[in-house]
Order: sequence, then structure tokens, then C-alpha cells
Amino acid sequence: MSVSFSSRQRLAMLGQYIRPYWRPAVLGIVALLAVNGVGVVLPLLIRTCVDDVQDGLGFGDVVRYSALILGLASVMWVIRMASRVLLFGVGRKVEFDLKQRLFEHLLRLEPTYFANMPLGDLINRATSDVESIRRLVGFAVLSLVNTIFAYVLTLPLMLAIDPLLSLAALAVYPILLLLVQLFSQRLRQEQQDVQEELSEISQLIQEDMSGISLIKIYAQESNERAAFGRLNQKLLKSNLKLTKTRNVLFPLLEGLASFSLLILLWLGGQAIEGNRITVGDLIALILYVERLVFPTALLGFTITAFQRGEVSVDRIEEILQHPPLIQDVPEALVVPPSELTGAIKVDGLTIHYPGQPQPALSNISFMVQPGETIAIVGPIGSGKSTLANALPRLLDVPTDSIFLDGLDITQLSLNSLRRAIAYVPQDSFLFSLPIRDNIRYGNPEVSEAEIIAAAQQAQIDREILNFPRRYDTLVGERGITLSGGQRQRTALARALLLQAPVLILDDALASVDNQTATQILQALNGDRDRQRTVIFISHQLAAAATADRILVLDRGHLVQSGSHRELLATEGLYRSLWERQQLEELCA
Ligand SMILES: Nc1ncnc2c1ncn2[C@@H]1O[C@H](COP(=O)(O)OP(=O)(O)OP(=O)(O)O)[C@@H](O)[C@H]1O
Repeated sequence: MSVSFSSRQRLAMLGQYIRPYWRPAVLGIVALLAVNGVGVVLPLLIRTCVDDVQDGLGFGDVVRYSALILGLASVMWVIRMASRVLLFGVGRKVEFDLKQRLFEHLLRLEPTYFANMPLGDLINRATSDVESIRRLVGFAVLSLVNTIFAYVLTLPLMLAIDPLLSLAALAVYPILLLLVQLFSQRLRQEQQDVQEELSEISQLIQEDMSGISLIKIYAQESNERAAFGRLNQKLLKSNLKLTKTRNVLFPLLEGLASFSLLILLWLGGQAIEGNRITVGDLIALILYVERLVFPTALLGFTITAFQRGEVSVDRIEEILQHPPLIQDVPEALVVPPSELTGAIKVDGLTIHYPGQPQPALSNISFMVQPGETIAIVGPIGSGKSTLANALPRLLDVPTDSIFLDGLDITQLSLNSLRRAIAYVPQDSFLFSLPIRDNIRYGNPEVSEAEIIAAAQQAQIDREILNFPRRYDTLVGERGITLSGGQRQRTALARALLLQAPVLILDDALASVDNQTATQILQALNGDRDRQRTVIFISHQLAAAATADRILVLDRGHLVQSGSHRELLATEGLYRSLWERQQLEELCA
């Protein structure tokens, strides 16, 4: 996935990044102008001093000249430092803003976006691409402006001293620019290749470390090592190619620049002999050509930084300009969860994933009364999770297809909708935080008593009390590893704390034993303190049997609906699923 913007678009984007810091940027550029202004005066002073010494200048005057030159050089040094602090500072601030914007934008994107965007690539863009933009805005701008000032101020003075000599000394510079031009396209492509291969490597490391148990169980270490080796080899090849191109180009540039000094010394010597210029003039010219060598040689790096930055602008903007598919309509309704009862109506809902031959859900319609417990069952791939994801708009749903308390959910603000629907997925994610903080994640203000009550309802409280640090026990990578069932019940406690009128469990108790899962669901069902609509997806039909009503999905269609008793009394998918499960349990 790669997008390329036009130069004009990129310039507009860069302008937009820098705009908030235009004051330090302009001040930095003015400082660069001052540095170059002082920089061109110094060789003139040295010229006068050298020529005056030849005409018999006294020791005191030489000391005075030296003091003046030293003073000016010190002023130049201070201003140069200021210009660097200012312009590099702008680069750092732009880097900070971009990281912030990127993260905030990612939080607004729908989960399906991340299914198509490899995580390693994303991390690479958020780190090394943002860094390249910082270098473009800081170093490259400073270097380019400095080069322009150096040429604009130095050239007229050189020409005033001796046009012929100056032009001869600078004659190689157009060749130098031509060379840069020739190499620039190649450098840009090679830079892009390196960036993309870095992304692939990050992706592989991230995936392999997440699936390390799988790699070990299937004894795939050597294959993974080989796969990493191949990618690393590709990266090495691209890096070597880039290094070769750079190492051919930059010494060539420096060599050409130094060649101009040789021309100057050779022709300058003759000009002094012919009394066309003084020794002081030649020294001034040498100092001026020297002044131009560094910015000119640096031009190569500057161009690389620009090219790298340009590629990175494309890669970052590709994310920033991806509009969130699911967002609030203008003037979306804001309704606090306490004002909603949890009545749900699904009316002709059809969901078709892009690129899939069949819709995942076809014309689904049903109603759920406030406080009702609904089980959704069906064979694998029948559309159960799609339905569960559609209700809190984790998927893009059509308008007028799902209603909460009579309100079209696409007209409700996402915040209102998601505060009204507590959702527990099958693979519940826990943060590397103490269990207490994981449970109160959706509502950090709750009291300790409420946390404990939620944990008790989710039947995880007793196990937490057996942990060495109880509710302060750290979970995740740096803490203890919870079993699948413990993770699911902790995630359930987290959802229960939200006090939302609707609770959706997407196979969220699959790792909990049948008996406990049934007990939890029955307790939720019979919770008289709180009326709550519960929609749960389950492969455990014994748990589903406790629901007020069961919806049976098959290949995206709602094929049956009714209580466990009613469905068992009818010929159909539910009865055959139930009989099959009973048989499996008998055989087990
Ligand atoms: N993000 C997606 N992109 C494309 N197709 C998808 C996506 N998610 C699900 N599907 C497809 O939609 C269909 C329904 O999937 P869904 O996950 O809703 O089924 P399910 O009944 O929950 O299955 P399971 O019992 O295995 O969890 C399947 O054919 C699946 O391959």
C-alpha cells in the first residue's frame, strides 16, 4: 500500500506542519542570514589586513584587526548556534505534533482498518517516518536556506574582486549540480526500498513474538529464522545499494568542490604575478570558495533528507488522510446511558464485507425488549460476530437498520452508543496494568466496592483474592499470566462496571467451563438490581438454553427464533445442533 502526492500537495502539507511555529522558523532564517552576512565580511577584513601588512602595517594594528576578526567570528558563532537551536527546535515540535495527530487519528479509525494495515508497518511509520519529516523540517530546511544565503551573499563579492577568477573557480559547480540531479531519482527510489523493507522486518518481528508459542509448538523456529534471514538479506542488499550510491556521489561532490580551489590557486598565482589582484584578494577568494564548499557538499545530504522526508510525508499522510469510516454525523444525538432502557430493533440489516462473494448478514430483522436475554447461536461463519460488532458500530452499518430505544444508532453519537453498550469480545485484551485498573478501565472513577461487586458477579473475585497482591496484581507481559477463562471473566467484570443498559458477550465465556458460564449468565439474567439487555453469542448450547429467546443464524440468515423449549419442539437447525452437542458430550 503506497500513495504518492504531487510536489505541490507535499509543500502544502509541510507548510501546514510548520505554520504553528512560523515565528521561531522565521527567526531562525533571519539568524542564518545574519550568520552569512558576518561570514562574507570576515574574508574582506582579512584581505585588508593582509594587504596592509604588506604595505607596512604596525604590530598594534594587526592586534586590533585580529581582535575585530575574533569578535566578529564569535558573534557569528553565537548566532549560528541560535539559528540551529531555533530551526532544529521547529523540527522537534513538528515531530511531536505529527506523532500526536497520528495517534489520535488511529484511535478514530475502525477496527477493520487495522486488519489490513500490518502493525510493524504502522509502528515504522509512526517512528522512523516521523523522524525523517523532522530531519526535513529541521536539518534540510536549515541547510538549504544556508546554502542559498551563502551563494547569494558570497557570489557578488567574489565577482567584484575578480570576475574571471571567480567564474573559473566556480565553473565545476554546475557539473556538481548536474551530478546531484542525475543521482537524485535513484537515491529516492533506493531510500523508499529501504523504508519498505524495514517495515516488513518490523512486521515479522512483531508477529513472531506475538505467536512465539505457536512457532514453538509447530517447531517452526528454523523456518522463521530463514524467513527473517531472507528479509534481513533483502534489507542489507537495499542498504548496501543505497550506501554505494551515496558513497559514489558524495566523495565525487567533495572532489569536484576541492578542484575549484586548485583552479583558484593556479590562476590566482598568475593573476598576482600580473598585478591583476593583490595577495589579500586571492586569500579572500580562497576563503569565499572555502565558504561555499561545505554548503555545496552538504547539498547531497540535504537532497537525501528532502527525498526521504518526501517519501515519509506520503506515508504519514496516507494514514492521516484515510477518513474514519465510522464517525459521528453532524449534530449527532447525545444521550446518556441512564436515559436508555436497552430496547433494540434490527430492521432488514444486511452487511457485505468488501471482496466477499456473499453477504455476512442478509436482511436480518428482530426485536429485543429491555431487560431481555437473547442468545445468538449458529454454525461457524454464520454471521454471529458480525451481528455483535454491528450493534455498537464497530462495523459500518447502513442507516435505519439498527435502533436503540427507537433511535437510529447511526444518528447517535458514537460516545453515547458505546457508553450504552458494554461489549466483551472472545479474545479479551488486558493491559499491562494491575487487575484493579483493568477492571475499572471504562470508568476509572468507580469505588473499590463497585470493582469487587463486578468481580464477584463475573465470578473472578475468589481467584483474584488468591493472587499474591490481590487486586494490585499486575497482569500481562510484565506481570502474571492469567488463564484464558480468568482473562475472560476479568473482561466481563470490566464490562459489567460500565452499568450500560446493553451487554454483548461475543463468545466471551468460551474458555470458562460450561457450569460456571451458565451460572454467570443466569445471575446476569436474574439481576434484579439492574435491568440490562443481554445479548450473548455462544457455542455452548447449554448456556444458550438459559436465555429468554434464542436467535439461530445460518450463512448470514436468521433461520429460527424462540425459546429453548419452542426450538427443541420444532424441526430445524437448532434441534440438530442441540442433538449433535448432546451426542458429543455423551461420547466425551
Ligand atoms: N473483516 C472481515 N472481512 C471479510 N470477511 C469477514 C470479516 N469478518 C468476517 N468475515 C466473514 O463473514 C462471515 C461471518 O463471519 P462471523 O465472524 O460473523 O461468523 P461467526 O458466526 O461469528 O463465526 P464463529 O462462530 O467462527 O465466530 C464469514 O464468512 C467470515 O469469513
